[in-house]
Amino acid sequence: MTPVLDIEGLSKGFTLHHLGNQIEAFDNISFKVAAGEFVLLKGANGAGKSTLLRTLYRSYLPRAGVIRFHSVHGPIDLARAADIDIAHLRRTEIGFVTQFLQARPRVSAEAIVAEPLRLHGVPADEALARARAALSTFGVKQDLWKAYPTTFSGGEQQKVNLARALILPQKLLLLDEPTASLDANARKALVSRLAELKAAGTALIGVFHHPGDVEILIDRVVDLTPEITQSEDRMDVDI
Ligand SMILES: Nc1ncnc2c1ncn2[C@@H]1O[C@H](COP(=O)(O)OP(=O)(O)OP(=O)(O)O)[C@@H](O)[C@H]1O
Repeated sequence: MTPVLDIEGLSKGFTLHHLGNQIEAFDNISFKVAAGEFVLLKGANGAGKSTLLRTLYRSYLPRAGVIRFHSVHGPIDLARAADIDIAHLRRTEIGFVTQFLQARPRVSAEAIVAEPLRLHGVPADEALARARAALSTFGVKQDLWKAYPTTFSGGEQQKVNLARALILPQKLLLLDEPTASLDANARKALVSRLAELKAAGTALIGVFHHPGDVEILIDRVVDLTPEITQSEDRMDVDI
């Protein structure tokens, strides 16, 4: 199996300055993810699932541990890499889907979705055609393609968000509750796009409010609940 991510002894805490103490988000987490693997993160509220995803994306720096990412340029420790390298990896190899679209004023839905393709060198016409196809797949009405998502409903914004985030295959894709606020058809479209990406070799790590949505994709479950943190074969776990 081609390795994508090796996480060793990863810990993260937050300092609450006004209380003068530390909150432990997660402690001493270790697991590996290979190309084409889907890892489900689970754990009680506050177990650290979102914080772990943000730490892997380097929105947060860990307190300790190694996040070895096998980039096309060679292995790199995301916990220690320079910001400029992280910015490059985010454009080219590591994707992050959250529940929230960063809609920009006066940028149309189709332009937002086409942008990653344009940055990747895809010609404007082709990028636009692929963006429209992706919007259609996720069920965004054609009337809205040229509109500005700042005024869209929560579910419509999330569909634009997903169309954009999943339009280019990445080596590593982090997913933080991407099905929140989606209707049944869009959830189905999401699962089928994730299956395509997995088959193409993307490594996926995700938190899902309803793991049953993605059950057919899950290879392993990592449980962040304190005391019983473990990685198990999916056949043995109750998700
Ligand atoms: N920016 C922050 N500053 C201080 N504490 C934080 C911060 N972000 C998260 N925490 C704390 O870290 C712990 C883990 O939070 P996190 O959001 O990662 O949990 P989660 O497993 O995703 O929870 P949920 O299932 O409720 O979404 C919580 O106790 C939370 O209060």
